[in-house]
Amino acid sequence: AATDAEPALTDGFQLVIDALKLNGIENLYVVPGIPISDLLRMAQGEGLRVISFRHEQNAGNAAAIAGFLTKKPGVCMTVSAPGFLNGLTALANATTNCFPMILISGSSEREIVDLQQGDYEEMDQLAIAKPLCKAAFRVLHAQDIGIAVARAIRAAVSGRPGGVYLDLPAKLFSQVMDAAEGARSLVKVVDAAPAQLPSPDSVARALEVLKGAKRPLIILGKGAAYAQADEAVRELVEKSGIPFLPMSMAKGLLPDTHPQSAGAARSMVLKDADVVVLVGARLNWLLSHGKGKTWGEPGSKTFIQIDIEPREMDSNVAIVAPLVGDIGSCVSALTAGMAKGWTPPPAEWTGAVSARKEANIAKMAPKLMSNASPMNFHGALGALRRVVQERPDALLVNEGANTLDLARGIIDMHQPRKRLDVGTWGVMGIGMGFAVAAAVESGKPVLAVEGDSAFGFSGMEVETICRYNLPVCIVVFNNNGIYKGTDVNPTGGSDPSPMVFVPDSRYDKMMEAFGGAGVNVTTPDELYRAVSAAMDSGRPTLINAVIDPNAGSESGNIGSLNPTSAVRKG
Ligand SMILES: Cc1ncc(Cc2csc(CCOP(=O)(O)OP(=O)(O)O)c2C)c(N)n1
Ligand SMILES: [Mg+2]
Repeated sequence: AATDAEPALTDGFQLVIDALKLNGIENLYVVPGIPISDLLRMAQGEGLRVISFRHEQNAGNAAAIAGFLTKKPGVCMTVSAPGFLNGLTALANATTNCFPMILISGSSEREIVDLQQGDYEEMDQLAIAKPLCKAAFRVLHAQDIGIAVARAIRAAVSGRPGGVYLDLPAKLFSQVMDAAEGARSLVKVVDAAPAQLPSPDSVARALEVLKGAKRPLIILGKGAAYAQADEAVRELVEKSGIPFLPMSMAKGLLPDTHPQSAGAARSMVLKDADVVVLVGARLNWLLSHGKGKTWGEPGSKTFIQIDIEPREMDSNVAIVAPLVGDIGSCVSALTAGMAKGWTPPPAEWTGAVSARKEANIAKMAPKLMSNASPMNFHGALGALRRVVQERPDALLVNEGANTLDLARGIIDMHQPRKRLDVGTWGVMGIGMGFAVAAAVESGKPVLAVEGDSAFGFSGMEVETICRYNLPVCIVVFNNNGIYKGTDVNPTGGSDPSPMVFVPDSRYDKMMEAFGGAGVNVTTPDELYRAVSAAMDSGRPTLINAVIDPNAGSESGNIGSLNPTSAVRKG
């Protein structure tokens, strides 16, 4: 505090907190420890919500999905070296998925690290983080904290969003400076993610191509969901009359029950479409790189691509009409260009898509009514499909193999940004971090549908969920193993197959250990009632859903990615 003789002082601790608050950061997803424990206490004392996890990977995943949901960078804070390393998977996954997050880690002193003299948790963290994220910065002087936080925020959300690393050596926090000077050093970021309009020529070119289409298709990627340009996307789809196919985390942008949804006719529309409009969707492995039998006859496709990253164009196949800019600006420009002289796609095409969709839905329907006990995936997912239909506000977190691949097609989504899953990498372990942040950021109920192996990666966070009393209902699809629970040890030895877990385990007891509700269910009807009651209660709940270990398949729907031995038989 100031006295007549001495000016008021501030320090690194305070400047980090002031810089984050000045830029609208409200929540920190952390694991405390040296050198950030006091920083976190002060942050909490200044009104930031500090959510403390049991492992930094889960804190990082929480920050990443907070970024996806809010378009503000989610902030994860960790200790140095091992804590920093634990956060890296989430930082890299955020960058791969274009989620804006900032990993802030304490670090050891430069002069000791650079001479490799063995500091506490010594590691050159900045050098290690750089290849794994979109941008990485280190701050050595308190007066640079304001500009560093501003740079990290802008790097995380501008252009294609991604992960940013901010390295804060321990000595920085206790550096003192004049308070007035400190206040002047802070930077409030202006227009962190500016609109980027497409060139009129690129819009005209795209419209020309689209007007010539006989069997057009719009593919909505999670970039289209992230953009929060929901009305503009809906207008493009409905004004154009073109069928649309949502990628997993774009489901719900328009309801999966929308008449133009082609979700249930995915194979047909990818094979038969002639002009494909990619909206915030990349032609990566999830879309078979835009080539091969998934896409019908070679050369039978013409691609129009909307993406904020110009280098995404031609990544896998030629893009004849690239539209570079933010999704909202590009989609609005396209729709505006259709105002006059646009003819909806031929009824022959839209009719064929609807017919195929209805046929596939009719074929699936009886499977979803299965009341088998122990349950199979379809019967269990049929019950959860009903819950989500009745509770469109709830957020759905989903990971596993069969549990993921089958849920993606069976559980319809009805609102944008409600389905949060393994994304581009297909990474296991996002479940509980995503569930915590979804509840914290939205205040809405969360349903986490987890394979039993997938749940195991972050399961200790059930204590975190209880500690903050979050409205999270976890359903563990317990089929006793990775993919299935029937694998055997080929030697017949006493060790179980590496793919098989303790049989008939009860994950619900884990939640009870921390004061949450635990339920064991063996039929779809019991599952429906238990989930409904859990979501009405708003109480942390874990439901152990017993699934037939014989149900399902290796690796869900992507078994073909597994390499096989040509020399070893059987
Ligand atoms: C970080 C990481 N480590 C391993 C793997 C490989 C994997 C993909 S899916 C999966 C779990 C499948 O078993 P689960 O019980 O969850 O699902 P189900 O089919 O319903 O039985 C693993 C281990 C991935 N993707 N990420
Ligand atoms: Mg399993």
